[in-house]
Order: sequence, then C-alpha cells, then structure tokens
Amino acid sequence: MSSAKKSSAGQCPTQETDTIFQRIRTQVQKSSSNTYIFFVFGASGDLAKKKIYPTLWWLYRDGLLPENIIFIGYARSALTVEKVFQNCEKYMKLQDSERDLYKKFISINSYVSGSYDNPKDFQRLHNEANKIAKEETANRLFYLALPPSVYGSVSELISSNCRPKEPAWLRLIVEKPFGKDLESSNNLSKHLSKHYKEEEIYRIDHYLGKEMVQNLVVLRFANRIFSRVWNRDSIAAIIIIFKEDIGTQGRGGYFDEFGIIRDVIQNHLMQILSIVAMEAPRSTKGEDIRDEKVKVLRRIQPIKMEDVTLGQYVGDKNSSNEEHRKGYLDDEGVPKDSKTPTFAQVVMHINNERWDGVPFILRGGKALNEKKAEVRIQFRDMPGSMFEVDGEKTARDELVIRVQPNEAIYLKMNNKRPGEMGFRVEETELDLTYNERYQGVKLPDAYERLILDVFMGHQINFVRSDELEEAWRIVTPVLSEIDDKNNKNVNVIPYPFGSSGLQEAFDICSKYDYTYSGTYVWKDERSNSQTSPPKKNDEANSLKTVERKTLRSDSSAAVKKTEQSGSTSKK
Ligand SMILES: NC(=O)C1=CN([C@@H]2O[C@H](COP(=O)(O)OP(=O)(O)OC[C@H]3O[C@@H](n4cnc5c(N)ncnc54)[C@H](OP(=O)(O)O)[C@@H]3O)[C@@H](O)[C@H]2O)C=CC1
Ligand SMILES: O=C1O[C@H](COP(=O)(O)O)[C@@H](O)[C@H](O)[C@H]1O
Repeated sequence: MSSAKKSSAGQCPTQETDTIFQRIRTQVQKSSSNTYIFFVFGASGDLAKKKIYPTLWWLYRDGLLPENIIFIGYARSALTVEKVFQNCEKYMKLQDSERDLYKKFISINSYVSGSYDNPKDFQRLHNEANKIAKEETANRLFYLALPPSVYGSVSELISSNCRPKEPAWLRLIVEKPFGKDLESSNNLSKHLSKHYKEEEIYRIDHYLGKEMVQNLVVLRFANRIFSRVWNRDSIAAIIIIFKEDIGTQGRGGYFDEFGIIRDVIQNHLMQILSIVAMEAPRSTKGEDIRDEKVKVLRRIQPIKMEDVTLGQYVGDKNSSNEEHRKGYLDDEGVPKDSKTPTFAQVVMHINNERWDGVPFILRGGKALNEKKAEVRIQFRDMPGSMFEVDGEKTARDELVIRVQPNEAIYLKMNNKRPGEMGFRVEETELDLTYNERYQGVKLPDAYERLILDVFMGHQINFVRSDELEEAWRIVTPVLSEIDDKNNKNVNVIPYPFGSSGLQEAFDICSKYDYTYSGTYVWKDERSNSQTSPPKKNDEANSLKTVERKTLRSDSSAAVKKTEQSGSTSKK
C-alpha cells in the first residue's frame, strides 16, 4: 500500500509526515549553496540552554538543516563551547547511538564573548564569523535569547556591523516580550523598522508553532459542520486557558517586572483568540491570515478592570511537595511586597457581527494543579429541549481543543444512556485524541517548526507589528492600573500553590454565561478529580465528587451488564 493510501485511511500517516520533512529538508538544503550562520545571542542563558540549543541539535540530527551550517553563541560571560554544551546537555534528550553525530554537531559550534553595546565587539564578531565560515556571503540568522532591555542596542549593532554581503540575507528572531506596554512596544517596533525590513524580522511566539494552534485554521475553515455554528447564534462563551503546575522557579526577577498578563495572555492566549475569532482568510498565505488576525483584534475593546481577576500564589504549608510549600514571594529576585499577579483572568468583547455578546475569557496561571492549555467553545442551551437530567437542563455541548499536553479535540455532547430503555441522557464525547488516532506520528516541538520556518523565510507563524500593536492596545489600560501600586481597585487574591484556580474567576465565568456543572470529566482527568473549579464549601465539593463518581460507575456498570448479555459492543 502506498503511504498516501495508508494516510488517507488515517491508519499510519507517519511515512507521509516523513515525506513532508524530506521536502522541507530538500527545500532548505537547496535554497542556497551558501553557508548559513546561526547566531545565538544570550548563549549563556536559560532559554538558550533549555530550548534553542536543544532545538538546533534535534533539527541537525534529523537532517533538517542546510548542510553548510555553523553556529555561533554570543554573550558577555567568558564561556567556551564545551561549557555551553555542558549547560545544555540535560535538555538534549541524547541517545547513546547519537553520540558521534552529537560530537560533529558540537564541532561546528563556536562561542564569542562580548558586550551588548560596544560596536567594536560586534565588528569582532562579524570578522570572526567570516573567518569561521570562510566567506562573507553566508546567510545569517540571529536569535535574540536576551532580556528585552538589550534588544534595542543589540539589534542596532547587528544591523550596522554584522550584515553579510549581498546576495546573502539576514533574519532576526526576537523573543517576547516585545515591549511592556503599547508605548514601549511601538518604540521597539519603530526602532527595529529603522534598522530592518519587516521581512527580516521574526517575532517569535512559540504558541504559534504548536500543532493544535496551527490546526485551528483547518478545523475552522475545512469543516462545514463548524463553520455554520461558529458565531453568536450558537456559541455562548469561549474560554482560552493556560495552566502551569510550576512556579517561577528562579525566574522571579524577570517575571516580577512583567506579570502573567504580559507573560502569556497578551501574546500566547491572544494569538489563539485571534485565530479562533478571525474571519476566513482569502487563502492560507501568511499575509492573508495575518491580515484577518489583525482585523479581528481591531474590533476588541480595551479590557476593563471589572473584567479582570488577579491572583498570586502562596506556599501551601501542608503540601508534601517541597516546591509547593514556597510562595511567589519566596522566589529569589521577587520583592517581598510584590503585588505582581501570577494568575489572571480577563474577559474580552469583540464588537462585530459574528461575536457581539459572546465573552472571550482568557485565563492564565502559574503554580496551579496541572499543566494544560486548551480552548473551550461552549454552545448555547438546546432551545425547546424535551430532555432533562435530574430535573435540570441537559448539559451544553462544548468543543474542546486541547493544545497540550496530550493533544486532542473532543466534543462534549449528550447521548442516550447506552443499553437502557427509554431516553435517559448522559454526557459523553466525540473524541479525537491524537496519540490514539495518529499513532507513531511525531509532532515536532514548537521551536523546531518555527526555526525551520525562519530558514524557509515563512513569516506566517510569526507576529506582525500591527498585530502586536493591537494586542498591546487591548491590555495596556488595565496593565497601567495594575502597575500603579497605589490603585485601590486592584485586588490580587492569594491562592495556594497547586490549587485549580480562583473561585472569583469561576464566578465571573458564570456571570458571563459560561456554565460549569462538574458533571463531565474528560478521560485524562478522571483519575484526578482536582481539575474542577474549587467549591466555596469543601463539603459540597466532596459531595459533588462522590455524586459524579457514583454517576459514572452506575453508567459503566450498566454498560458492563449489557455487554455481558451481548447487547452492546464496547466503544
Ligand atoms: N527562559 C524561558 O523559558 C523563556 C524565555 N523567553 C524570553 O527569551 C529571552 C531570554 O530569556 P532567558 O534566557 O530566560 O533570559 P536570561 O535571564 O537567562 O538571559 C539570557 C542572557 O542574557 C544576559 N543577561 C541577563 N540579564 C541581563 C541584563 N540585565 N543585561 C544584559 N544582559 C543580561 C545573560 O548573559 P551574559 O551575562 O552572559 O551576557 C544571560 O545569560 C527573554 O526575552 C525571555 O522573556 C521566552 C519564553 C520562555
Ligand atoms: O512564554 C512562556 O511560556 C512558558 C510556557 O510554555 P509551554 O510551551 O511550556 O506551555 C512559560 O513557562 C513562560 O513563563 C512564558 O514566558
């Protein structure tokens, strides 16, 4: 059977995926006979060691990079290549059989130490790069894995001192945060546009490299079943959630200046929102998609303080987990009186024909009970329904796009209780869990995809300056209120490390017509009943959990019984 046939049956698309990567490989490798130089600025730092170097290694190992490539790390610290790789080793996921190739990879790396503001250091770097590459026309990619405070000087000095000779190109990859508010972001954009053409700038938001985020465009615009209901007539509310089960882990110094809204909501979650809410682009071309994303952002009003819930995690003294016993204020670098939010929920309103009246609730938090990112599209109640469950309305349908972990799309829906007489309704799901449906398919890491995009000159998954400006316009007014330490309107509520969120945030969801009954539990969460929102009254919570468990064991017993009698086949 040909690989295409296998894949269309949905059984084994692995070979086809390999072909796609083969195509990428050929495209990247053929795109120029030149040498490529990949510069990692901030090579001594956290992002470089955890993400950038490991990604470069995986791409190199898998043969996805051009053959003539060299890597140059740059930072102020007096390091060597050996030391850089010692720092990264634990993140490389190295197999014994890869050792020889890994040595080869290390051998094409160099390290240059220098300042971020002295032109002489950049001239020296330029000369060194020409020397190592043995040519002046190598294409150059610069990854700025640096604190934003030095973006200005570094980007300017690269442009004026490190450009290759034509016809070679230069591409600059800039990490978020792109500014701190509308003004500083606009200043950074102006600064960059003075020194670079827009097509040379790649503002990275790694959420745009995630499989399920990329899938949103296909899910929305290749399925008539969704396109007809994707609007205010059918949808009651949309929630976009980011949860992490770790605290700031020593990055508190950076985090305290930014807070969770700048860290994940203004960028990752708003990028997801813009794809979920945009109109159909003219084509799948990058500029068409980015045009539509900006258009929908333009229709969002700035967030109001009354639509914001903020929290900061505190240590859970009773936890057996040592990390959980420490609060945000215990992190090194965090001022002891900091009010920086580590949890936030904001509600956004899109003022257009499609979305008027539909709340978009964006929620992000650190030090919660689990790591998870997902989009929940909750449909309105079934009008004129003849069904009820225990005297109450049947549950609403909800489409869930699970971004991570364990990528899945599932549609929560009502179903006749299998095996029973009559029309008793039970909540269940249509389930597309990737690791079951697409067994053996490798989903590349977000950074792998995005770095490949840069090599290929594809800007589709990078943030354009007008998108950025709109995103900052929407969040800047509440950020300035939050930053104002004397503002009495700002209430940052403490929550224990490991909790599922803030009750106050869930209350706002109910106010905005997002209903959560707690009667449905997704299969990944069945063993972990903590994922439901906290109840005000713990007793009520445990009662509900018991009820839910009983309900489910009832139904599985019913299925079992009928299975035994041979009348129902197992799903
Ligand atoms: N770490 C992460 O998981 C993520 C980080 N990012 C973003 O990536 C960028 C880099 O992050 P990360 O690696 O964590 O940052 P680091 O704090 O580790 O900084 C990177 C390097 O920059 C230099 N540096 C640090 N502080 C300063 C300073 N005040 N002035 C000048 N140079 C400094 C240091 O190198 P030296 O002293 O040797 O010059 C350091 O090794 C940031 O913009 C961050 O927001 C984005 C997503 C995730
Ligand atoms: O950009 C950021 O993202 C990470 C979470 O990334 P993920 O891919 O693991 O979901 C977050 O920890 C960090 O604070 C933030 O800056």
